[in-house]
Amino acid sequence: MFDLSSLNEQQRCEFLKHQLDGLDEREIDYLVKKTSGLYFGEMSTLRDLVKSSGGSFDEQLEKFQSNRKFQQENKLKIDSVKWGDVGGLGDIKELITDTILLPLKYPGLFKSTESQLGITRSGILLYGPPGTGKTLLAKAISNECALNFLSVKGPELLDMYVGQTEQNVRNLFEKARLNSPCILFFDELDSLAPVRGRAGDSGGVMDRVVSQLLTEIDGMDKLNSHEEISHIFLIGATNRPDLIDQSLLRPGRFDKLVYVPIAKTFEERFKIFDALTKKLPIDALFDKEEFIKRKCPNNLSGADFYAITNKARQNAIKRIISASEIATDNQDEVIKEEDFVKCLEDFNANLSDQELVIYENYFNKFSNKN
Ligand SMILES: Nc1ncnc2c1ncn2[C@@H]1O[C@H](COP(=O)(O)OP(=O)(O)OP(=O)(O)O)[C@@H](O)[C@H]1O
Repeated sequence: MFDLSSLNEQQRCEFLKHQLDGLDEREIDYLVKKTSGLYFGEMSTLRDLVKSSGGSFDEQLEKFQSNRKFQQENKLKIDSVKWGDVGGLGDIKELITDTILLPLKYPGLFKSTESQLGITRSGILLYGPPGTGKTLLAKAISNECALNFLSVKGPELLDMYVGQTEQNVRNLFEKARLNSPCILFFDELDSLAPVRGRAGDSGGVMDRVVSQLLTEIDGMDKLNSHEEISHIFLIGATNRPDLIDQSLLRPGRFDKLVYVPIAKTFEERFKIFDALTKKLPIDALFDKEEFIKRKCPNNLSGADFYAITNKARQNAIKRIISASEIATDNQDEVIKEEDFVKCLEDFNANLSDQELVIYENYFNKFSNKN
């Protein structure tokens, strides 16, 4: 009866009349208008939700549509990063998984405020030099644990209108509650939550934002507007943890501080390079280990390896085109060692050796303090 395109007005009317009991004409009219653009499958999902979890069709529809909008607005969700795409960082992956999975498995034992057992639910603050995979880790954990992923970059929430930034923070947490279980990822947390009293903005906007954030984080366990318990997991990322208002690092907030360093050993560098290249068509003669050991400098970050890999692909394409090597069976369309080596000719790592030492000293001091 229905095809796979979205249902027209009459089809939606038929559906509502026949698939749901107890709706009068006025309600049907109203719902027909509100369901514009929905597919048969989506209408069926809504019907099943009403039947299984109660509530009215209208309530379930509102939730469904906010979920749909959320998925569209937060595109990070659709790039499905897996643990295998994150090279190295084994200890960190384990720690993050435990921090997120245990409260999901044993929700009663974890609360954002201290429970009787003294266990508090933790938020994670990933800190370290740029390009070391902090964002990548957060995306991967949301996929691995099948959680929604809501990401905000510090300045995105800021608004010039009085009170609007605080409202944006409130909306963000309500959105997270509605899409629970969910990871709420704050990139560049330092720019959203700087130490209070120092921001230098005349109206004290940043101070109010920090206060609003604290209120929302402490109230994370409250029910959402559909009276459901929510599971929100906080992950923040920053290059400057010292600039973040310290109250945000207290128990139940971003209290698990995790340093994400630049790879120090050959093995770690190899794992990153391998994760980035394993799905690419690479010449079987290319020896990745030799390339990392003999050709690559030791100060490369994951983002540097990503840039090298991308450049090598471009080099391969140029080489193939200029040599008119485009073979119909595309046997020769592979990235060769020379394509990688060529990238390094004029490649500058994101951080020089000196900058790396400065970063390391600074992070060591920060880690010792905490
Ligand atoms: N450990 C890694 N394994 C595989 N790829 C990595 C790794 N680290 C970084 N990358 C690559 O570098 C890109 C940038 O990394 P990402 O954005 O996660 O770094 P970041 O630490 O969040 O940086 P910033 O502090 O500048 O925001 C990733 O999209 C990925 O392609």
